[in-house]
Amino acid sequence: MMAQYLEIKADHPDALLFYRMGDFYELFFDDAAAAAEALDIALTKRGKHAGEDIPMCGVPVHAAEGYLLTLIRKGFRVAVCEQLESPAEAKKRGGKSVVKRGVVRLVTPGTLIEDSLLEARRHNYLAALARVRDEWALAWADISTGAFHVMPLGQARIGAELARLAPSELLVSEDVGETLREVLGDLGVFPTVLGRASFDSSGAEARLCTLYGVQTLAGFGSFARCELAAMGALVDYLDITQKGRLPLLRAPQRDAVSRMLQIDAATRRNLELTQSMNGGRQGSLLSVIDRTVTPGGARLLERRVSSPSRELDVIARRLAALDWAIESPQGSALRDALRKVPDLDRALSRLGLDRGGPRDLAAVRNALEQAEEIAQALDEATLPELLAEARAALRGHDDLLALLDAALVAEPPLLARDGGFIAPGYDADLDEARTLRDEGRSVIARMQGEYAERAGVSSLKIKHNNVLGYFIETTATHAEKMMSPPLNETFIHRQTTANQVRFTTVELTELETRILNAGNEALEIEKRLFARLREAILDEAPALSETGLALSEFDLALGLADLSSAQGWARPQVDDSRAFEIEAGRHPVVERALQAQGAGPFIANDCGLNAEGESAAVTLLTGPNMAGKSTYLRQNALIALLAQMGCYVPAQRAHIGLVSQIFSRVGASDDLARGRSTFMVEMVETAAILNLADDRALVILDEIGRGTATYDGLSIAWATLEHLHGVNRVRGLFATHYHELTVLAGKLDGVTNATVAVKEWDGEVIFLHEVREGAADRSYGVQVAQLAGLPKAVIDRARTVLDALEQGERERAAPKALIDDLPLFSAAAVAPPPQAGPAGPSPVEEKLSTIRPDDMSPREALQAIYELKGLLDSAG
Ligand SMILES: Nc1ncnc2c1ncn2[C@@H]1O[C@H](COP(=O)(O)OP(=O)(O)OP(=O)(O)O)[C@@H](O)[C@H]1O
Repeated sequence: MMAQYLEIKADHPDALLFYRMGDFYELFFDDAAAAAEALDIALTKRGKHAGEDIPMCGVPVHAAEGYLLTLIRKGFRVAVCEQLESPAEAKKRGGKSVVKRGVVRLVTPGTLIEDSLLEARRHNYLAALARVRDEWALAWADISTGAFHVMPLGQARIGAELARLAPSELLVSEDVGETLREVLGDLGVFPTVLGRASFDSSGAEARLCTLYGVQTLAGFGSFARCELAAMGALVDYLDITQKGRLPLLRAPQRDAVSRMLQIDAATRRNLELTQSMNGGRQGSLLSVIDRTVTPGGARLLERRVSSPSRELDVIARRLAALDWAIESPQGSALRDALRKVPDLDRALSRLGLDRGGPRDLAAVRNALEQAEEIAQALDEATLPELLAEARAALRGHDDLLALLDAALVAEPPLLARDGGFIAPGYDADLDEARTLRDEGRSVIARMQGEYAERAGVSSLKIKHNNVLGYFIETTATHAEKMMSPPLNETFIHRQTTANQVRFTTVELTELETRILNAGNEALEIEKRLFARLREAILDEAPALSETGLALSEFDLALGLADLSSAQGWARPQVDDSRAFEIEAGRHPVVERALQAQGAGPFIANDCGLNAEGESAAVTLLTGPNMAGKSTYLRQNALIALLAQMGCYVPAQRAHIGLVSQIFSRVGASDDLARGRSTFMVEMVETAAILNLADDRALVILDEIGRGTATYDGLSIAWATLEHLHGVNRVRGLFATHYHELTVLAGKLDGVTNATVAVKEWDGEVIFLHEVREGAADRSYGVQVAQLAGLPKAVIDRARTVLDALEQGERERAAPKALIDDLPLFSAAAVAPPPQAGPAGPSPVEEKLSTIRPDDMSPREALQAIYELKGLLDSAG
């Protein structure tokens, strides 16, 4: 057996080998050590190899999926090696023959299809990146849903596209892995490296033709060599991992960079589109806008959020669908029907790979039932184009639905091999076999009564186990009687255990054979019927995928409609202009957080970045720390993005001229893991914007230049702003604490100043979160530090230093002189704070403290207000 193990293992050096032995998958040697640690299970040993103990660990087959999931999440690949014959068959070949085994599947992160291993509401992409000469292409597929795409792209776009798709596995050839080492490292992607042959473009064409059963790919469009290479490598890898069973993939769809709103990796992270900064879904844009009720709808939304459109007609089609969903009185009934829709795509993919069960058949039936119900409900409705097409795709499966309806029970069991999923009355042979089997069982019950009477042992039972089959059992006290005449003529002794004696009879043995045969016959018939139903479904697989997508379209439109109505969002006007005009815009995630905390309302703010002709439009935003600058910047980027994914927006009104790219950068965040300093990261990202932004880009820069000395930072921010204005000619928002920059508003056309208002009272700041025209004159950093709880001595000293610095600046003194002028630290620490609070309570406060609102009538309250006002006036 070890020889067999080692031979199989040699073919899979980079995967853990799950070696099937009876009811367990066993792992040996280094695999065992690695798995035991990763799974936190016991490491034992079994036998010896080359004089050494063999380390071993194992997981039970019935619980294997959970362990697989843990291993895959921890970055392992697993080769599943099954027994290909029964021990009895092996024995026939000779006493010492080892059961034949072989790897039936390689489990890798990108090739999962089990519901328990996947997140229902997210895609699981396997991607392949190929280069032929200097042309690049990326292909990606989700084998759990059948989606298959390809896209030619320039090398510079690779990082951004991988960030958009976030594939769970990326295939590259060795040289590509080398070239892109840094880009992939930045994204945290550890590629799977395949041999050059996998990426061979001529072999690829043949592989794709086999996959789709066609002679030529011409029917799917014409593909460049690099696109073929990427798709071919992907299909080759599926062939290797699925051991020759290829999944159902839809015809490859070609995507083009130019059709999508471009968002690079840093911007995605920064805007927290599908993941928040801490890596989870919670707190992301996706999490607050997702009101879909089906897994397919949720995945469609994820795709839309990741890839907003750049085509006006696509955006208009989606907005029209949403308009209808908002107006439709049928919305909630339709959503109720959708709630019952199972995951059609994933059921189809499991059936395609022959790893499905009766529940997948039922999923197809249930989905089709709901699709029919929805189509009927909408028969009379006048739908916008997108949904009218979707409605048409809901129909056309009458025969299949009738077949599944007649064939399946309402709630089938998980595994086909257990039987019991075909409905009675569907197949006459099956019904007959089942009757025989079930009758046998009731005959046994009757027989038990008769035998008990005949033996005079009322506790006599007929039982069943896997070793003896059916047997008669009495307690040991009756042994003698049972084994003596006349009873021993009927009851044949089989076994004596500590407390029981077991018997059989000729009649029981005969009956058992009949029951067994009938039961096996029933199972065999069900298996055959399963295969037939599966075929019937797979024959219609492409149309069924379309139905799945149509259901998702309805789900998405209705989910977004629900969100827009509940949150008071508005329909954006998106056109070909270079306008950017938002009235009363809000940040959807921050607003939701404030609602959840029961904190005050979110203050809505306008934004006007209307670029005239060819010019730029940039707003310079100054204001205190914590005032809401970052929130304002991001909310405007998110509004543009939501509008272009075809969604309503959190604003009263929005007019957006098509945006081609969104760039969003926040000042310095550490990235020591990548071996770059804080400031270096910031500059690399700024360089990307200055090099790539075109005149339709929306650029959001939050405190650029913060990570270096004041004057260096200011100079870089200054020059960056001028370049974005004069050369890139973007629409942009620029938040900064360098108040010196605000003079640019007077000098450059299209540059304006705005500030976030605060109120200063009694040495403290009150945040109003209102964006107004004009520039802030200070940052209130010291006050914010005080709010954060810095020790009083430090705050007081900081105020003294700040005053001196500001005065020094006014008088243009050298810093050295300033330092000399400052009082010594110890002296300052005890000095009274420069802005002392009022001495004791004011008359107004004294009066207020005596008032008890609960005890007052409205009239008394009004009177009290007059008195308070009077006190204020007399003090004033
Ligand atoms: N429009 C608003 N309405 C209500 N609360 C807001 C608003 N904008 C921001 N806030 C609140 O203020 C907090 C700080 O906002 P934000 O981080 O945007 O400030 P900032 O000006 O960028 O600060 P810093 O300069 O220190 O980075 C947010 O977490 C949020 O709770």
